[in-house]
This record gives sequence, C-alpha cells and structure tokens, in this order.
Amino acid sequence: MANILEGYLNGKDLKIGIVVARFNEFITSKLLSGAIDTLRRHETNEDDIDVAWVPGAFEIPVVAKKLAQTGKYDAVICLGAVIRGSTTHYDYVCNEVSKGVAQVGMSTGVPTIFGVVTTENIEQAVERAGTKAGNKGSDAAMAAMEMASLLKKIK
Ligand SMILES: Nc1c(NC[C@H](O)[C@H](O)[C@H](O)CO)[nH]c(=O)[nH]c1=O
Ligand SMILES: CC(=O)[C@@H](O)COP(=O)(O)O
Repeated sequence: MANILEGYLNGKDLKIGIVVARFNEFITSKLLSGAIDTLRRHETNEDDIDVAWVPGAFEIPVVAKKLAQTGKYDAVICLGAVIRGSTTHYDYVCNEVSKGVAQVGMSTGVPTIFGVVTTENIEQAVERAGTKAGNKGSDAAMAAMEMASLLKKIK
C-alpha cells in the first residue's frame, strides 16, 4: 500500500501571514475577507492571522519574503488585483509579482500562495472577488491550509 502524503483543509494549529495590496482596494478587500472567512471557517484562530498591507501588487514579494523569513508562519497568502490598463505596465507588474511570489516559496520553503487576480477588466476582477467566479482569496486560503499541513508532515 502506498504511503500517501496529503495536507488537510484545517487551520486549527496554523499561523498564517497575509500580504494584501491596497491598489484596487475595492477588489482586494473582498479577497482579504474571503481568505479570512475561509480560514476561520476551517478552525484557524483569528489571532493567528497577521495581515500586512502594501501599496500595490509589485510590493507584495518583498513583504511576503520578510514574513516567511521570520519562521513564524506556516504559510503566507499574497492577495492583489492587477487590472490591465492602456499601457504595457500590466505585463511588467504581473510578471514580477508572479515570479517574486514563487521565488519566496522556493527560497524560504514556506508555502507562499499566489492569490493575485490578473484580469483584462474590472468585471473579471469583480467576478473573482466573491461573485459568479467565486473568491480567489478564499481559494488561496484553502491552498495555504493544505500546503502548510502537508509540509508539516514531510520531515
Ligand atoms: N496597476 C496596478 C498596480 N500598479 C502599481 C504597482 O503594483 C506598484 O505599486 C507601483 O508600480 C509602485 O512600485 N498595482 C496593482 O496592485 N494593481 C494594478 O492594477
Ligand atoms: C496594471 C497597471 O499597472 C495598470 O492598471 C496601469 O494602467 P495604465 O497601463 O493605463 O497606466
């Protein structure tokens, strides 16, 4: 019989850091509330959730890395909303945020979850912040709990 290593969707003994961008706060505040609601509904103690606000998505990786390096957190959730404008700025922000968040996880070994919506327009962002396409903040919280509990199992 194979030994299956898998994480649980429970935050009972987890300490979670959240980095959230203030840019497009109308969207990111909904992602944050979705993440916190999901963590709480899966038994995460709200006192074990720390939230750091940054100006925009581009600033997420440096703060995510700082949180991960403290050794205090079982996972770090990164939340933002990057919505295409009329220049190529969108592409540079998206590329650097996604690469940066992935690099934090790989370099620190702390599960660092990419909960940044990258959309062509505001409607797509609204759809992913608690309306017809769900809440990407909630999805990120689920991934955080599973990854944190999985890594705790792998010695
Ligand atoms: N256009 C969006 C931004 N732009 C701001 C950058 O993230 C960054 O804060 C600035 O370039 C200073 O370094 N940020 C978002 O989060 N979402 C956007 O749609
Ligand atoms: C994602 C962005 O940086 C973008 O919203 C900025 O808008 P613009 O390209 O019109 O300057």
